[in-house]
Amino acid sequence: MDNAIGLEIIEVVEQAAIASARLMGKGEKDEADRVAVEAMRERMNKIHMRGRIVIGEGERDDAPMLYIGEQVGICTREDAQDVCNIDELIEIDIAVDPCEGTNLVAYGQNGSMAVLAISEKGGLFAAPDFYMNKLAAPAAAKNHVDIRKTPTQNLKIISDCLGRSVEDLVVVVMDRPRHKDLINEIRQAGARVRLISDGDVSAAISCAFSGSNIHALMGIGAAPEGVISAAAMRCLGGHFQGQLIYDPAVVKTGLIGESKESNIARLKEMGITDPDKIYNAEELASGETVLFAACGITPGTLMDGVRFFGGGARTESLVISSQSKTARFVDTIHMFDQPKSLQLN
Ligand SMILES: O=C(COP(=O)(O)O)[C@@H](O)[C@H](O)[C@H](O)[C@H](O)COP(=O)(O)O
Ligand SMILES: [Mn+2]
Ligand SMILES: [Mn+2]
Repeated sequence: MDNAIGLEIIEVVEQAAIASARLMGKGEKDEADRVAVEAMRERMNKIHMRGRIVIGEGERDDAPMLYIGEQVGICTREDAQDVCNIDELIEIDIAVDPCEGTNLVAYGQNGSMAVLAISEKGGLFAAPDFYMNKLAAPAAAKNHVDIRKTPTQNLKIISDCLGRSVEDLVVVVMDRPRHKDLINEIRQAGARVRLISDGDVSAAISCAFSGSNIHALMGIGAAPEGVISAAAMRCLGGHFQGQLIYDPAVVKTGLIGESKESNIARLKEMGITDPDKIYNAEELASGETVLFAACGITPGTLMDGVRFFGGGARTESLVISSQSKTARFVDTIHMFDQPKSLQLN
């Protein structure tokens, strides 16, 4: 994969975050999503790359989307051979969530971000727009915890691996009726629960960073977000497992079709013959090279949100590369016109 992409994708997520942040607190969920999608598409189409969207969230709730199969980048144009070099012409797959946490943006709440992951063709699991049961944990607990074990067992393992008591663990769970028993069990085990209304990508990745005060993510969120989280965790060495949820009776949201049987048939059509397979991070993001980028829209655990000032804005992004083995926090000042002054920090 062309090295320069790593730098360009910072701007892709920054532009999406800035566009969406302008709608922060306006109560306009779809618009906050739409502008992020448009900004992301516009900036991606200025990059010398031959990209294909393999995860373009939006199908689930008719939100605006970068659609699956959409070609992005200068090197997808007809004149690509004339304007792109050999490296740039190599096909790459892209998973995007231009506004992860649209409700959070619309209602001015913490934890939203613009996010994407890139790998070579075939390097990212093209997850259907189903749900996914997820388990994320710090690197120290990688392959010791297991989604097949009970939450109580996994909490004990994390506590042993981190050398802290279960009472000192914080588990993020999405605040949904489907998690009633899970939340009760975590509390019974002695750990503390941080309920979030949206935004489980940020929560999953936070597990890889000590100091985030998040030690696990448990429960059911969306599958596309699971792949994006896995891409970051694969690079960071953190633990991530996911299992597709295809039974509408489990989530009861009406968003994944009429019946379990029709969903199994849909998965089969997509080439997923074992619908109960448990995927780890390396399977969900299996490419030799994986890149991940996120930019905070509203303030979050990992990054601050977009802060506008007279004539500009300041953003915080995280770019992770499996190739260079780096997790880079990027603090950027954007000058829209001539700002009166630029704040040092
Ligand atoms: O909170 C989320 C919403 O994402 P977005 O639509 O891009 O703003 C995600 O982090 C969740 O993983 C997921 O989408 C959610 O759990 C599924 O929605 P729900 O049916 O409300 O649980
Ligand atoms: Mn999302
Ligand atoms: Mn989204």
